[in-house]
Amino acid sequence: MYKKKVVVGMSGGVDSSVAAYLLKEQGYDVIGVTMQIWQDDKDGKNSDAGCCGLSAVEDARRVADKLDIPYYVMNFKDEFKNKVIDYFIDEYMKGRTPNPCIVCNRYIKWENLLDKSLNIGCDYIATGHYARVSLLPNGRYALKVSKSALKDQTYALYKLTQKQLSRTLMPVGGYEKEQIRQIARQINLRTANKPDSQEICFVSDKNYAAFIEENTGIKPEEGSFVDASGKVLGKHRGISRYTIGQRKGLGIALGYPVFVKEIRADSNEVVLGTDFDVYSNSLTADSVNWMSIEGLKEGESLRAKAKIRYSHKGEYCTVKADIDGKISVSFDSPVRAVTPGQAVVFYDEEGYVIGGASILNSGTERKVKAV
Ligand SMILES: Nc1ncnc2c1ncn2[C@@H]1O[C@H](COP(=O)(O)OP(=O)(O)OP(=O)(O)O)[C@@H](O)[C@H]1O
Repeated sequence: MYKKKVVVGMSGGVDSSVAAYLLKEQGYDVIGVTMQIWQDDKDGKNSDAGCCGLSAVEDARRVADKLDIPYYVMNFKDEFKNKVIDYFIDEYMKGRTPNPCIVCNRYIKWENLLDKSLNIGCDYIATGHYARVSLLPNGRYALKVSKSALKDQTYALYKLTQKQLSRTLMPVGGYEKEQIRQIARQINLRTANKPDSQEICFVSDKNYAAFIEENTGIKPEEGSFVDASGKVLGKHRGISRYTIGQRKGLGIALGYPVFVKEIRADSNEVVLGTDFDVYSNSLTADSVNWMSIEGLKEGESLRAKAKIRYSHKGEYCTVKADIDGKISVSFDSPVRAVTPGQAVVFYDEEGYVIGGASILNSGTERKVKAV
């Protein structure tokens, strides 16, 4: 009998290890692949960095051996550099805060790995992401939030296309994280107790300004901290060191707490304000990817719950289609730190991803802050 073939992206962590195991149990012909996407090995100092360093490959290989599945390491470093690193640096230089995982998911994990997998005769690719793939009655594929209340990764996957989703399996999305660890322990996988991967896999110390300097040779340029009226409050150390809503590490004392309200790349200014000032009622976004619906016509609107960052609990809103493929979002209650460059992702009442977009700006008018 023909067994459907699936390539499982193995990062050397517990989730993808168990994903491979579950699919094998379900009767798939499973092939494990680790993508080498970034290794800062110019001087060898970081050869174990990120999700695809030497120990990650070793862990994935040993798990594949144990599960008795073929295993390969594939080199996607050029693709990753061109699509993810360049975008990451470019966004920071524009005063925006990028989300490289979203871009990596869409273009590296799916576009490159899926295409390669289909070319070698596979039917699907699978990952250890906490999300569920569903085919809806309207004929569209959509992601649904994971079963685990503790971990849901749909936010970082909103950019996947219909074709990509139709070829995707995410077997751990139907489990709690602890259940996945238990399965790993039961079958004695060496990855059972490995901690979750860090936020951005290619920058180990969260020092994005240093990363940009190392990779471009461009030093962060000092500029002015200003208030909303343009009054200079002090000196900042380069816009790539800041993000909206940030309080820590500003290096300025005004006698009251101040937060980053806006980053102006053109004038190299960082606008500071009070906590109240970083709340907004609305935002505009572009580069929309619709998932559970085909789309909105200009002027049409819909109700949704929106997440404006990975860790946001979500806020109800009305989404309206504007001209030029942009959308505007009005929140029922003000949200904190709308951040250009991050994604806004919309969910329906059942937890299906309606779609998402890249945030351009927060709105200016503000209602009274929610308490
Ligand atoms: N370098 C890689 N090669 C192949 N697949 C990868 C790689 N990095 C991530 N993935 C896939 O993407 C999924 C989500 O990656 P993420 O970095 O969020 O890891 P995670 O949630 O800690 O999962 P894991 O426990 O499997 O590392 C992984 O489960 C894996 O299937």
